[in-house]
Order: sequence, then structure tokens, then C-alpha cells
Amino acid sequence: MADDRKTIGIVGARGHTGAELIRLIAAHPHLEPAFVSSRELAGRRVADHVDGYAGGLRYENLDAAAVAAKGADAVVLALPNGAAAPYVEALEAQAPETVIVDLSADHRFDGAWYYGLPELTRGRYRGERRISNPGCYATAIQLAVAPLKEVLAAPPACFGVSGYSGAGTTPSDRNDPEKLRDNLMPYQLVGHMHEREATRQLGLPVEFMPHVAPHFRGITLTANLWLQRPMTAEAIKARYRERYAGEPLVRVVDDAPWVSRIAGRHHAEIGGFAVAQDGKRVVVVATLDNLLKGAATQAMQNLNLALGLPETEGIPAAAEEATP
Ligand SMILES: NC(=O)C1=CN([C@@H]2O[C@H](COP(=O)(O)OP(=O)(O)OC[C@H]3O[C@@H](n4cnc5c(N)ncnc54)[C@H](OP(=O)(O)O)[C@@H]3O)[C@@H](O)[C@H]2O)C=CC1
Ligand SMILES: CC(=O)N[C@@H](CCC(=O)OP(=O)(O)O)C(=O)O
Repeated sequence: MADDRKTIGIVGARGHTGAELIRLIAAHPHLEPAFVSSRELAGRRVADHVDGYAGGLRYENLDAAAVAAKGADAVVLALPNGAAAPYVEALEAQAPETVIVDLSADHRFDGAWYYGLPELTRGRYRGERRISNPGCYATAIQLAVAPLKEVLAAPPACFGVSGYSGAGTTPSDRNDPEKLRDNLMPYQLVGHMHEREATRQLGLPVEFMPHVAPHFRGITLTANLWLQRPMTAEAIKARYRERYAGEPLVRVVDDAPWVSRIAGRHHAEIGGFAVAQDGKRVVVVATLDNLLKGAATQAMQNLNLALGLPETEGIPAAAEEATP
């Protein structure tokens, strides 16, 4: 094992996003797991629970003080919303230099934390060691809307459909395969957290209507955008290509992307660009894997940034996925 490796701890490692992070960290050339914490799986071998991981790591049940005592270079909090506070407090008190990446929504509205959607916010990064990872739909909304935000005439209306892994592992209607069978489940049609998050980050009001579908992973986000002045599809597409040129994890495509093709992939795709006859209404479609670009891959970009590593280090195939 090379000496220059940074150590990463994961709290909430049993969950869907925790498992993705374990895979990414284990395969990363300059990172290694410091610990993976789960109350339910404590003592069990990670290799028995995470496909693609063959190391000898075991889950541990660590409370906040025990997490801080581990002395990891970075800790990722992959916990449900509302659970981060004791871990942040213990790390602040015992190991303040530790980088913390919070996957939950607990710090997305906290100006003291860097909001890490790298393609849109990396220019604002000032060496913060407290990083809030964006929500999955909120990532898709912002990537889909940002290139046109200066020329919009009305709030973007965003129709989102998520695979049910987006609802985590705590049983609910939204991750119950029986209730989802042959179904599309609308929920929280106004005031969803990601509506507020995208509104705050884009600096314009966003309307968001989420739905959950029977597939396991992947989000389709269809954004209806009204323009101040008519534009052609080609001009709009050119704007997106320019905005995301050289971004290995955002690919601008011609056709509306399909969610079935994004599952398991680390990048987001944006396409469609259907323009109404008067040239003033355009529909843009974005897809991403909610567990990857919507969570773990984005967390890896943020970890790399905070630890002084190239932003896409350890993210498979990032180099081949750049927008031409
Ligand atoms: N799923 C997704 O697509 C996305 C999720 N997120 C966010 O990431 C976070 C993790 O999501 P996800 O992996 O889906 O969640 P899961 O429900 O799959 O996992 C949650 C994890 O937290 C642990 N846990 C639950 N409650 C507590 C608690 N009170 N104290 C300590 N540990 C606890 C669980 O393990 P154990 O009970 O064994 O300790 C489990 O490992 C959430 O905040 C979610 O909103 C963000 C973007 C996308
Ligand atoms: C299908 C489903 O239920 N999805 C989740 C989004 C998951 C996510 O990104 O949530 P956080 O903002 O809590 O991190 C939801 O709508 O709450």
C-alpha cells in the first residue's frame, strides 16, 4: 500500500450510496477506506454485501466520538436527513482538519458549507473542508437549466422521474417494488426539498414535480423552459456544448437521453432540445444515475478536490465520457 494514500471513512455504509462509495474508494489509486460504519451490519464482511469489493474490510458500529477518533483524512456522511449533527460536532471537536462530505440535505442551505456541484460551483471553492453534496434531482435540474438561466422568461417547470433506489433503504411506498409495479408514483408535487435547493443555487424560482418509477436506479428530468427571445435548436445546443465543453462527467447529446442507458454510468447526459414553433419554448431532458452522479460520483469529485487530487481521479471512464 502506497504511503501517500488518503484515508476515507463512511458513516451509513450499509446504504445504497454507501455501497457505491465503497466500490469507488476501494478502486481509487490514492484513497483507501479507513472504516465503514453500519449499526445493522457491524462485524460483517463488506465483501459479502458489496459486489465488486473483494478486500478484507468489515463494517463497524461507530458512534460519533468513535468516528472522530479514527483520524481519517475525510469522512463521508451517507446518513438519512437529520442525522449528521452529532458526527459533525464530534469531528469539529476532536479532529477539525478532517474533510467532511455530507450526502444528506442537512447542510445544503448552510452558507458556511461549500455546495459541491463541481461543473457549476468549483469556481467558488475556497479550500473548505465542509462540503455539502447536492441532491440527485437537484443535480439534474441545475445541469439542465444552468446554460439557459440568463435568457429565461419564466420559472423552469421540471418533471422528474426517479428509480426507487432514490428513496433509500428505509421501507416506504416509494421503495416498495410491489406498490411500484406497473405504476408511476407522484409525490411532493410542490415544495420538494430539491425544488428549494435548485431555486437557491440557480438564483431563480424552479418548479419541480417528482415521481418514482419501478426501475431501480436512474433519473429522467424533463425541463420545460420559456425563453425571452426565440432561439433555434442549434443555437441552444451550441450553448450547452460550450457550457459543458471539456467536462468529463456531463455529456451533451442530440436526442433526449434514456434512463436505461445511464444506469451504472458516472456521467450525466443532456439532450432533446425540442423547440416549439415560435422558438420561445424549449424542452431539455437530463438523465443521471441518482446513486452515482446524483450522489457517490459527485462525492468522489468533491473528495478529490478537497484532498488536492485531480477531480475525476478514480472515477471509471471519466476521460472517455467528455463532451466532444
Ligand atoms: N439514494 C439516492 O439516490 C441519494 C441519496 N442521497 C442522500 O444520501 C444519504 C444516504 O442515502 P441512501 O444511501 O440512499 O440511504 P440508505 O437508507 O440506503 O442508507 C442510510 C444509511 O444510514 C444508516 N443509518 C440510518 N439511520 C441512522 C442513524 N440515525 N444513525 C446512524 N446511521 C444511520 C444506515 O445503516 P445502519 O442502519 O445499518 O446503521 C444506512 O447505512 C441520504 O441523506 C440521502 O438523502 C443523496 C443523493 C441521492
Ligand atoms: C425517489 C425518492 O424518494 N427520492 C428522494 C431523493 C433522494 C435524494 O437525493 O435526497 P436528499 O435530498 O434527501 O439527499 C426524495 O425525493 O426524497
